[in-house]
Amino acid sequence: MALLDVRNLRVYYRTPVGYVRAVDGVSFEVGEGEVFGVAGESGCGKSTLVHSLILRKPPMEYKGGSAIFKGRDLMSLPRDELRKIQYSELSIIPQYAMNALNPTKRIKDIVWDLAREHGYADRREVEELLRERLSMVKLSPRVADMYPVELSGGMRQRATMVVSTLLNPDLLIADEITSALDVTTQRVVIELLHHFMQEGIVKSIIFVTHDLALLRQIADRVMVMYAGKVVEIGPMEEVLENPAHPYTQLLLNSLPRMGVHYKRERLSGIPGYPISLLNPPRGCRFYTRCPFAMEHCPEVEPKLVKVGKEHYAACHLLGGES
Ligand SMILES: Nc1ncnc2c1ncn2[C@@H]1O[C@H](COP(=O)(O)OP(=O)(O)OP(=O)(O)O)[C@@H](O)[C@H]1O
Repeated sequence: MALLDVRNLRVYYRTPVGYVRAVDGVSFEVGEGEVFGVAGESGCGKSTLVHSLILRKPPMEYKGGSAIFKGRDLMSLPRDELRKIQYSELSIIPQYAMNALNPTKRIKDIVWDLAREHGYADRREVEELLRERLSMVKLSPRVADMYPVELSGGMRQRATMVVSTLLNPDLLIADEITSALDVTTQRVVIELLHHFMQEGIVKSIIFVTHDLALLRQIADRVMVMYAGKVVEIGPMEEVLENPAHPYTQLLLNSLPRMGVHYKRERLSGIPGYPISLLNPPRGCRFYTRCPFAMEHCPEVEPKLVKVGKEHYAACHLLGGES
């Protein structure tokens, strides 16, 4: 059984001019021991998707579907139940991890507040665990006594990773945690996440990024989103080697390659802009930018069809059974 089973999830934002359909009928599963990648351009709904699993607050509104995590639907759990499982079963390293820690508290106080809220009673034991984990991420145990502002950006990032994983959550969500980092630090972060899995600190990871090249280094499977919908999902290597959806193909073509001189050979980006999620078309949401768009694309929604082993894509060009 999957650790997380999301079915037809719809999460919108209420605005004065209507609903922004940020996540609009998204389905996927995350298995135990799996690193599941969520990829797509800025604004496609990645952050909304993962944040809706943890905490929904206005203007974000749950509109339908389910997210079954360890047998419970996260969409119908009361807020205090959600709080209880946060950090201990389901945890997120937020997008701006460097600034996520309360600046007025020492790391050990932040951690103690959190542990106490989850029923831990022995402060010494918790602090010992904290120091152990700090060493694991190559930070001095003295960091426990410091305030977040005393740490460099990279150190704060690792401290946040320690805080998010201290209570051994089954599922860890990493939301664009590498985008503000240089390449070397990105690699360190990826290695740490691997290490957390190897050590059994976390069972599974959802890794959200716009960077497919980076995702290749960590993910087992990938889900590509466009304008609030899933356009392609499958094993990481298979999707990279045989991208089936025109959007995935263009996304891959827009990645810079080693050995190419871009003064001479132009980098092929994706033409046009994503559609407004306030009033999306009935059919395919990519049709305005798709080089292969056909007459019925704006009207008829393409279903996900099987294009390979555990590999699915949603495009009318692919035909087949849904
Ligand atoms: N508070 C909000 N109110 C209204 N619309 C919002 C709000 N937050 C996000 N959106 C819209 O929801 C859509 C999805 O945004 P989201 O942040 O989930 O995308 P993303 O893929 O994570 O992008 P990024 O990588 O830039 O964070 C976008 O159109 C965005 O403008």
